[in-house]
Amino acid sequence: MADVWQTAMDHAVGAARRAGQVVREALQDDRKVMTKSSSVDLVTQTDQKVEQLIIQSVKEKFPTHRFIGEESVAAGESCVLTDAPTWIIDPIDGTTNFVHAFPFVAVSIGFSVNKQVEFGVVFSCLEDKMFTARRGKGAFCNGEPLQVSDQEDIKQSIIATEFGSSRDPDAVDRIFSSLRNVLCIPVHGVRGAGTAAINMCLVASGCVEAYYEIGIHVWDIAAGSLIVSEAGGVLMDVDGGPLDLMSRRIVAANSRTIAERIVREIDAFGPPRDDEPLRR
Ligand SMILES: O=P(O)(O)O[C@H]1[C@H](O)[C@@H](O)[C@H](O)[C@@H](O)[C@@H]1O
Ligand SMILES: [Mg+2]
Ligand SMILES: [Mg+2]
Repeated sequence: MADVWQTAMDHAVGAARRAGQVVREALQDDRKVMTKSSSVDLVTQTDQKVEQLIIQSVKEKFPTHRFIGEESVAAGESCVLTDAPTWIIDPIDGTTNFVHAFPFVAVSIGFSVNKQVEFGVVFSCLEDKMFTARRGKGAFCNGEPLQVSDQEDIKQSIIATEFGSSRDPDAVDRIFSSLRNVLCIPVHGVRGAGTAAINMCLVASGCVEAYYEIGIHVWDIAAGSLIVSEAGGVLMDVDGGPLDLMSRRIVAANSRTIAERIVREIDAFGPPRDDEPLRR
């Protein structure tokens, strides 16, 4: 049976690769840095340019489709996930890395229909790694199949997480409390690439056993969530419930055992949801 979304996925891969070229070229220039929700929540003209390039290219081929783009939402667009075919775009995941030329920067494009992610594309621009997944058809890196780690013992595991962009003392206290709890399980190590999307691709690649974070947005995780699940991984909320793409909370792991063990250590809190009307 023909895959109705394959053409869209092929377009997403091409758009991500072209966007990655823009990112790499921009690394050679001075990057004008602006801020959003806090003095450490960075954005550049390249983030905005790349998002518009992707959106315009999609609109030409799929004029009825909808968009949730990180920088469009920052500029006032709504952030509501409907049943309509929707492109969920993070033009640069790892903007802080991009500003500092720290070499983990991704373009993340998720695509949902009926609120279910149908494909995910994460292009790690500086590694030249194209991670892709189509629902029910596996996950790949540059065309090679991906499989999560088979490690079932968390004490033999590496866990990825990020400190995020909030510097609210209460939120930071809870982030560090969770980090301490996880580290002292004990685990072999804690790592962070500086980008949710690449952290999730590391889970899908079997390089780390799990990634968790509170404070991310739907555009950070939509593509990566399918790449993890199609690589055999498990997704859930930090309270052990089902993953809610708009909740700003995620655990992505190689197995339910590891995911649930991490949930036990997380000092969970709930930032304002992505689709909360008064979120701006
Ligand atoms: O780089 P962006 O797209 O802003 O996303 C990152 C976010 O800014 C950080 O706060 C999170 O910790 C990362 O996981 C996101 O990738
Ligand atoms: Mg991001
Ligand atoms: Mg971004």
